[in-house]
Amino acid sequence: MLSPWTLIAIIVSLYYLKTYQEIVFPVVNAYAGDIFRRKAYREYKTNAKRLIAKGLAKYNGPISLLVPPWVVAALQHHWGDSDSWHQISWERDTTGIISWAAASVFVGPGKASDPEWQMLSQAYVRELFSAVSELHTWRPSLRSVVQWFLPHTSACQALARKARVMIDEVVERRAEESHLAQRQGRKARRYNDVLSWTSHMPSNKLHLGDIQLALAVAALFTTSEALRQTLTDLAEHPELVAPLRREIEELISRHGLCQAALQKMDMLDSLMKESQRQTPGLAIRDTTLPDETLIPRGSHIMVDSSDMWNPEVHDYPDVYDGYRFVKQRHAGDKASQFVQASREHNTFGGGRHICRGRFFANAELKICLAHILLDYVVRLKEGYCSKPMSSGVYDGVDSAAELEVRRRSGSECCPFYAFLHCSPTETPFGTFRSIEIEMVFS
Ligand code: HEM
Repeated sequence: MLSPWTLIAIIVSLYYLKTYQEIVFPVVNAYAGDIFRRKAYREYKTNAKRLIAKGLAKYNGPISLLVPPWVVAALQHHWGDSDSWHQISWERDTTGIISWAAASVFVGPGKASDPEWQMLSQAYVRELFSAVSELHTWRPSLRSVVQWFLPHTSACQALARKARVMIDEVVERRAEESHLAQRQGRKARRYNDVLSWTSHMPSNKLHLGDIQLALAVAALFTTSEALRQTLTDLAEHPELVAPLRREIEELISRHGLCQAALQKMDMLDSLMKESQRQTPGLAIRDTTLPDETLIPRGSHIMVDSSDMWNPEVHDYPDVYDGYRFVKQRHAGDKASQFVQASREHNTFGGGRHICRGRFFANAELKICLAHILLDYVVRLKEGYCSKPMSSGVYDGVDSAAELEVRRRSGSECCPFYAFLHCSPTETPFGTFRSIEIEMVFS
């Protein structure tokens, strides 16, 4: 027989468990009486795809990303308003745009443009890549010890500690806002960003600051490199600019700058994929092959991306052809869109670990490039000849390109410019039009 105190303790614990599990997204695998969620777990293991589809259908979507206003603000901040030619800082003024846009979705509006957060998250990504190379010079058995002393690994640890403090402050501020709203009988502001989603995930055991840094690592360098390569190619192929502007202007005049318009930007999509083909990325990881070829533990393998330059796969592979993938798509090729990965085009990896952020990167890049094409003109400094940066068997984006930009003015401007800037969203830099982008999960 249970004592009254034990009964009270059970009821309080169940109540606590219930409130603790309240989350933003609708839980579709919740069943009455399934206290320990064993049935939910079974469903999750066997039916994840259907659950996601049902959850998204129930969610009072779309999942909105405040990317466009932040891109406008970031471009103004990094590229300026001057209609005279001026050189931008190649790394800082391209990563900065991607970083602001991504941060508006990851950490939310409050911190996205905070110079301290921007400095910290970008520095962490740089330090992390250097820390990986640094650790590779040590035997695997010693790495867990030397990580405390090496310059780049220690820098990562210091930045991660700072990130945790900064993110804790944001979470506390949001909690205070919510309590104040409750006390005043108002509805609390609901944040729609990764920080909010992850802070409402009961199963999450990671520090929210660590999640933010991990996202920055996955999203910043990769997408900034894609932007840099596309900008270089645009500067080298000015004949592509007019048809691209026509496509973008026509689509935003018809749909506004929304998901439907982005999906129909076939030429921009083709250009981005063609630019991706210029510098095939190579993934490194330890593995055992399914055909039982034994690769000793600890050895590095590289995924070969040379099919991107293979004449049996592409006509004239050495020629930059912005229309290449539009033509392939019209000829019925099912893997010619930017987000589609194939054995021949594996920049996003493939299989079980295929890049989860490619739809986001696709939308983010298209929004950035649409704004750049409509608002700016770009060119390489006279006499500068861009070439990929080679490091061993790896080809990367030219890390020293000298790109000059100027703002378009007067009659050069897009007649639908107002579409991009007319519906208000407040940012610390002024009020900009906010656009909702639906995320596609597949
Ligand atoms: C053009 C930009 C990008 C490129 C080229 C890229 C490339 C890649 C590659 C090669 C992988 C490894 C795939 C594999 O192991 O087979 C990967 C994984 C991943 N990417 Fe991306 N990525 C990009 C943007 C992003 C963005 C913006 C995000 C986040 C919003 C993101 C999140 C991830 C995640 C979470 C994984 C791990 C997936 C897993 O292991 O299941 N990526 N990415």
